Amino acid sequence: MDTTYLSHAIDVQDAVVRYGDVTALDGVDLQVEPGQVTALLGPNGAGKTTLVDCLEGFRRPTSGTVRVLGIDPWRAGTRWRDRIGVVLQDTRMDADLTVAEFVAMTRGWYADPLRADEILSAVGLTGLADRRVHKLSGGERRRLDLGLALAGRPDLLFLDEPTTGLDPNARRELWELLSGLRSQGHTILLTSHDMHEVEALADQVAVLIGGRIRAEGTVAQMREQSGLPATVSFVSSADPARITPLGAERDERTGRWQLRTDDTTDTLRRVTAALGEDVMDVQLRTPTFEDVYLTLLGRKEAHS
Ligand SMILES: Nc1ncnc2c1ncn2[C@@H]1O[C@H](COP(=O)(O)OP(=O)(O)OP(=O)(O)O)[C@@H](O)[C@H]1O
Repeated sequence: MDTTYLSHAIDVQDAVVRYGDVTALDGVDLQVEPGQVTALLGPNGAGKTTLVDCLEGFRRPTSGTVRVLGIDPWRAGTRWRDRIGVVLQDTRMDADLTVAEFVAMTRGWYADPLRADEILSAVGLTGLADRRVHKLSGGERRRLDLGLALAGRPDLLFLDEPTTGLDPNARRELWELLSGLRSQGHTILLTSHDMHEVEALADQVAVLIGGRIRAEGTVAQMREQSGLPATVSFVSSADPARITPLGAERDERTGRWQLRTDDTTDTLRRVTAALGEDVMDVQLRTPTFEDVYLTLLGRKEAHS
């Protein structure tokens, strides 16, 4: 793998993009380390596509600096482009070609591509080399997209919502494939609206809201920073007068008692000490990353 970029694989400083009156990026700072999977999140219209377009060299920022693999993408030449792999959400392919023909055509664009069999086996399509592209399933198509993006041995991969529209099985298969690429040292920047995907794949998360990065860190750090409590719930036939002083509330729909807490061990101890054996079906729910993300969006919108 080429390591001519020494520190950041992606380094964006104070990037601004204006479309007439619309400020799509409003001073973005973002650093991505080599060998990591970074997820770029944000609600619709937050500026993700605009930022990724700048990183891929398709758009020039109004001001600020963008460096990808140490180079300004807007001025970069074909040698730089060969080091970048891009998987768009909806690639247009001439559907009359077979998988093998597509792979051969794509290999032709690069000076030192992977062998065709390496590409097919990397994405689990070896058995489908002779199938016409229009006969592939959605999951197989996405795997082909990924294989084509790998053809030029890229140092950096951009994935736009890689598993949108896939069934749960195909989605998991693609996650496994992407985890494998990460362990081989590929640097990946992905956009996603799927928080399970982000949890499964991302080393780092950057949240873009209103054209600015408003939160960054690992999933664990962001969960910690959110301060969202866990919920302990249980069933009990004890007199409510013994339960409500614990701070528990009854969910009228399920009949379960619920307690929000930062310290689940202490809460469970207090509940069992107060109610003895009259505590059944205890369940513990920790906040999901989706809860964390939605809370973050709510807070930022409330303050913007
Ligand atoms: N070519 C353009 N001309 C004018 N405004 C634009 C243009 N492209 C994007 N915008 C605006 O810039 C803002 C950011 O758009 P962008 O497509 O980058 O967001 P996004 O985060 O990718 O959204 P989504 O998740 O919906 O794809 C939006 O307000 C959008 O309407």
